[in-house]
Order: sequence, then C-alpha cells, then structure tokens
Amino acid sequence: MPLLGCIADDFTGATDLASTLVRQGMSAVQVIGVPEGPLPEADAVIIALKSRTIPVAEAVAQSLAACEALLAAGAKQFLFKYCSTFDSTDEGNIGPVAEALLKRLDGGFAIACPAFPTNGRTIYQGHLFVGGALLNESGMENHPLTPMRDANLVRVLGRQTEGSVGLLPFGVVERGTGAIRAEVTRLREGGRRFAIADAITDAHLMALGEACANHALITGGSGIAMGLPENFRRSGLLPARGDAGALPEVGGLAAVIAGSCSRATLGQIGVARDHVPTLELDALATPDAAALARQAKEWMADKLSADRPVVIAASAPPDRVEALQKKLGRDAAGALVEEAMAEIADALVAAGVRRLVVAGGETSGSVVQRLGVRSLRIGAEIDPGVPWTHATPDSAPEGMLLALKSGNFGARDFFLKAFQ
Ligand SMILES: Nc1ncnc2c1ncn2[C@@H]1O[C@H](COP(=O)(O)OP(=O)(O)OP(=O)(O)O)[C@@H](O)[C@H]1O
Ligand SMILES: O=C(O)[C@@H](O)C(=O)CO
Repeated sequence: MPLLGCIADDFTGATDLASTLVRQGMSAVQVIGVPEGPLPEADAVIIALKSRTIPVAEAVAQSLAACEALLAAGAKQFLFKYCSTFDSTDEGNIGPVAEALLKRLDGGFAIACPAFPTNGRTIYQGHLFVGGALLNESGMENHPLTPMRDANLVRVLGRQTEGSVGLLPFGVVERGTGAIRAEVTRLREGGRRFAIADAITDAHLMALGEACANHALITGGSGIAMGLPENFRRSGLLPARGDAGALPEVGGLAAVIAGSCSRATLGQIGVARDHVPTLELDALATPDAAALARQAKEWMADKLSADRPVVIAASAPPDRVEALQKKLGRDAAGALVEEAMAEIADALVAAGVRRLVVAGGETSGSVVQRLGVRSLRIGAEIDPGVPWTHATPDSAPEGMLLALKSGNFGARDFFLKAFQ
C-alpha cells in the first residue's frame, strides 16, 4: 500500500518528484497514465499524467481518476505535483485540478508551493523567482505552451480558482513548523482554501512538509515533498531503506531527444553540438511530422555508435517557435513536433538505443506513450530533479534506461554527463 499517492501533471515533473522522494529514503514508482490494473508496490506511487496543457475538464477528470486509483490502493496522503515555474494559463489547469482533488479528499485547505531552491525557484511574498529573476522575466514569459507573465502566484492561482487564495508569508515560514500550523489554522478559519507558501531554502520546505503532516492534500513542486518522508518515518510507517534508488545495469546505444525550447535546453544543445553528432531539425522550414522523422531516421543511420550519444533536437529560439505557432496555431505546432519526436524515439529504440534522455515534459509524455512505457522505477540523479529511470517497454523488454529532463533543469553539459 503506498504511503504517499502523487498525481503529476507531466512526466518530467513526475520523475523529478519521484527522485526527491527516493533521495529522502522512500522507494518510488512512476506509473504512466491512470493505471488499469493494480498499482506497483512502492512507498510512493506517482501517477504521471500529461494534463498540464489539455482542456481543463479533461485534466480534472484524469486527475480525479488517478486519485481514485490511489485511494483504492490505500494511499494515506496525496500530493498534486505541478511545475516549479507554475506552468499554466489563466484557465488552469493547476487551480481547477487542485480544487477538484481537495473536494474529493475532503481536505478543506491545501498549500500551494512550487519552490525548488536547489534549482533556483524561490517564493517570496507570493512572488516566484527563477534564479535572480521574477518568473515573468525569466524566459518563462516565452514558453511555447504556458507563457508565464505574472510572478504573483496569489494572483495567478486566484484567477484559476473559485476558492479564495491566501499567503503563508516568509515571516511565518521562517519561524518554523509551529508558526506555520497556527497560520494555516487562521487561513482556513478565515475561509481560504489555498495559500501560496513562501519558501526560499530547503529548511523552509522541510518545515512546511512537517507542518502539513496531517493535510489530506499538498500541492506544489517536487521541493515540497522533501519533508514528507520524515513524517511517515516519525509515525513508524516508513522503514529504513538501504538504497531506495538502485537500478539494473543497462548497456546499449545512447541518444538524446530534445523538444524543450527552454533557455537551459538550448544551452545544453549548444554544448553537445561541439562534442557529439547533433541534428537540429527545423520544424518551421519543414512543418510536417512525418518528414521531420524521416530526416532524423536518415541522419541517424550512420551516426549511432557505442562510444558516445547522438542528439536530435527540434528545439528553437522564441522567434522561430512563435513563427511556427503563427503559421499552425499553438497547440498544433506543439503536437506536430511532439509527434515527430515520438516517432524518432521509436526509431532510436528499434535501432538499439537503450539509454535515452528526453528533454521537455510534453516531449517526454509523447515519447514515453509512443514507446509503450507503463511504469518507471526511479534511480540515481544525474542533476537535481533528473534521475535515470528503468523501464521495460514492449520494444525493449530486456529493459532500458530513460532520463526525462525537465526543460529548465540540468547543467550545461547535461547531454554529455548523463552518459558518463
Ligand atoms: N521548433 C519548435 N517550434 C514550435 N514548437 C516547438 C518547437 N520545438 C518544440 N516545440 C514544442 O514546444 C513544446 C515544449 O514543451 P516541453 O514540455 O516538451 O518542454 P518544456 O516546457 O521546456 O519542458 P518542461 O515541461 O519539462 O518544463 C512541445 O510541445 C514541443 O513539441
Ligand atoms: O517542477 C519542475 O520544474 C519540473 O519537475 C517540471 O514539472 C517540468 O515540467
């Protein structure tokens, strides 16, 4: 029976969360989509949805179905994981999904805390910073699907919910667990259903986690999960685990697929280009998924080698993304590239790739779905928030390693160091 039942709105976010829990001593399995059969055994089960940018009603329905599966398995506490940059539009999907889960779990109140200080996401007075910049000046204002143009999360979540949104301010969080609990009671009694929780350091996240030990639902980024395993240990439910993140050895060819257009991913492609064969597809010049996949298949024919990875990217800077979106519409542009990347990933695995890095949450979603991966066991981290995972898709039943890299995560040499 899982102690913690998690619902993640994208696949890279789910691995990020799973990785945090493994680091804190929980075993974790990521399940792809709402499971039809029984859930795998683990201290934490993370159901990974691709619900960040789908229509609100579908996101709510899928999240509730995931919640039912976790309830049926006996999960004791629930976590709704969204992006540390709060990726969403004014319509949702964070607010509506959080409201629906809160209602189903009869939770009354939940905190909302996307902070992830290790990766530079901090929240002060309800404002989200990415590194030294406000969210709306961090590059996220140009995100292809969820441009973030307001850093004030109390306002952003307020636009997405009917329940009123308050703030758990720095001054309270800094004073620790007791002060947080008292403030939550005050917020709840004052009619708030959500509060953005300020957090600048891991110590703040640990204090928030401890203070929320008896909350039915917690919402946030992976950081907010840091303090939760200790709650279960303290209450005697979580035994000490040796190495919660041990994975089988896997050899085989190595490749990277990138569909993220984030600054970090563009930088990582720039570094990889100087060291390993790198194909940069031009979706604007060839707005045709099948043709893009064909180009990649022809290219890879004599590039795959046991000595080093290859990189295939559709990623483009904001002006080129915008141009393709103007031509096709935002969703169609994203879907076209995702379709091409999924097809390319399939071809890579067919050609013997068994260690595959995928950059971008939506991109990872389409790749993992195309490969027919049903669950991922979480292993060691390459960089904060990005672990290697082990899967046994139908096309590689002997097992393969996948690393699903959140767009903005990873050091500049990530596409090289992942394989070292
Ligand atoms: N050249 C391009 N033109 C237009 N859209 C593109 C292009 N390249 C990729 N895309 C689309 O941009 C979107 C990028 O989203 P994705 O979630 O994969 O990356 P991300 O948002 O940077 O990562 P994360 O969600 O992990 O933060 C995808 O839908 C992808 O298909
Ligand atoms: O929280 C993050 O930034 C990531 O786990 C993510 O969700 C990226 O898609």
